[in-house]
Amino acid sequence: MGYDPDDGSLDATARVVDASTTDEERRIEAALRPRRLAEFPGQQRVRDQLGLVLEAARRRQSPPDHVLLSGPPGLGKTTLAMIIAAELEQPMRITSGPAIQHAGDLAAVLSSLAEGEVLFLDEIHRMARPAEEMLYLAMEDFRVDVIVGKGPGATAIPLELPPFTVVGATTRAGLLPAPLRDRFGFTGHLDYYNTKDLQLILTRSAGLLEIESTPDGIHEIASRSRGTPRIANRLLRRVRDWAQVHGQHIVDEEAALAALELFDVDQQGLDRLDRAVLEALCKRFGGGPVGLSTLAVAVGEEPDTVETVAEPYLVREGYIVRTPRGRSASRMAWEHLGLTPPKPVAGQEQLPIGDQPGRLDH
Ligand SMILES: Nc1ncnc2c1ncn2[C@@H]1O[C@H](COP(=O)(O)OP(=O)(O)OP(=O)(O)O)[C@@H](O)[C@H]1O
Repeated sequence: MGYDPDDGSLDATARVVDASTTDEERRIEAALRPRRLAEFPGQQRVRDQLGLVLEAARRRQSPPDHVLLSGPPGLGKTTLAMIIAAELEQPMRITSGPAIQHAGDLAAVLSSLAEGEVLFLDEIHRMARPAEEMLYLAMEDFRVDVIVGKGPGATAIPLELPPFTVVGATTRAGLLPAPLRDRFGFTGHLDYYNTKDLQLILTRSAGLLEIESTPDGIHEIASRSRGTPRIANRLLRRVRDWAQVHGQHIVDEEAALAALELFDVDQQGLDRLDRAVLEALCKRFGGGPVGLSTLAVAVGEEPDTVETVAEPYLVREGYIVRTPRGRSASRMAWEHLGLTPPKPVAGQEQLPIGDQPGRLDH
């Protein structure tokens, strides 16, 4: 799918501001990952807490508590898991919730772990229930019960495991059952980055990719990256493309402005789909509230795409307010489109302000 030249529509998978990723991009990302905690910009609190947990484990010469990392895609959960293994000087085994559909899949991984090894379980909230139960026991007692045989004659043979550390990552911490969540001695919640930290990340990435840049150019990209390093690094590569094609070989403000305009990413990091949603909401539905499926039809997208791709950022930044009666445009949404918000009618609800806590400082 991707970009459709006939109707000009842009499929979600082709958005430069989408925080999900492809195999090809994962290869590029691997080269940009910081390897040590000291090289990891941003997330100061999680970094300090994790630093302490790891240092204490090092001094005790025993594996640390299991670690759960939660937060939206592209903020550095995988990177931090790799850093944990590197700081502990231990190998890391990588698997993911969707890959573990049977308890036997997990038993095979657990029984082959070496002492002290780090087991990274990405998307841990998507693991099958029987495997989850096996994981509780393994995390707590370093033991798995291997079931031999079937039916009434089946027997559980306990298998002792060497101590190891689970690092779980999830974008949906709320979906984890409490017994599993409780097995993690340390939980770090990653939040969106501010522009200053994204500038540090971009400057480092530009150095690694041998891209010449100016502070203005880097600032422009950082401020449109939705608080997400993955998006920042991707926008940097698109601006680099623009600069190369235009023979100027430097990522400066001019290149950033031109490239981001070409890719339809505006000053607030909103792209065409985001703006289409806001325009439909304000111009066609008078600011709402309007139901998700009606809104999706108006912008020619699936409800799921509007809900998972455009809406989270628009809600987080305060452009859209979700109410039990549907989605409403905030004052910010009207102003972003250069429109005058309607005057509140006496006896009716006030227009949502849109200055919600958690807004990024860019
Ligand atoms: N603090 C940071 N400093 C430098 N680069 C970062 C930072 N956080 C993330 N990145 C970069 O962003 C990209 C995405 O990071 P990562 O894969 O760790 O995110 P994630 O949270 O695991 O995403 P997902 O939930 O999609 O798996 C990587 O290239 C990584 O190097």
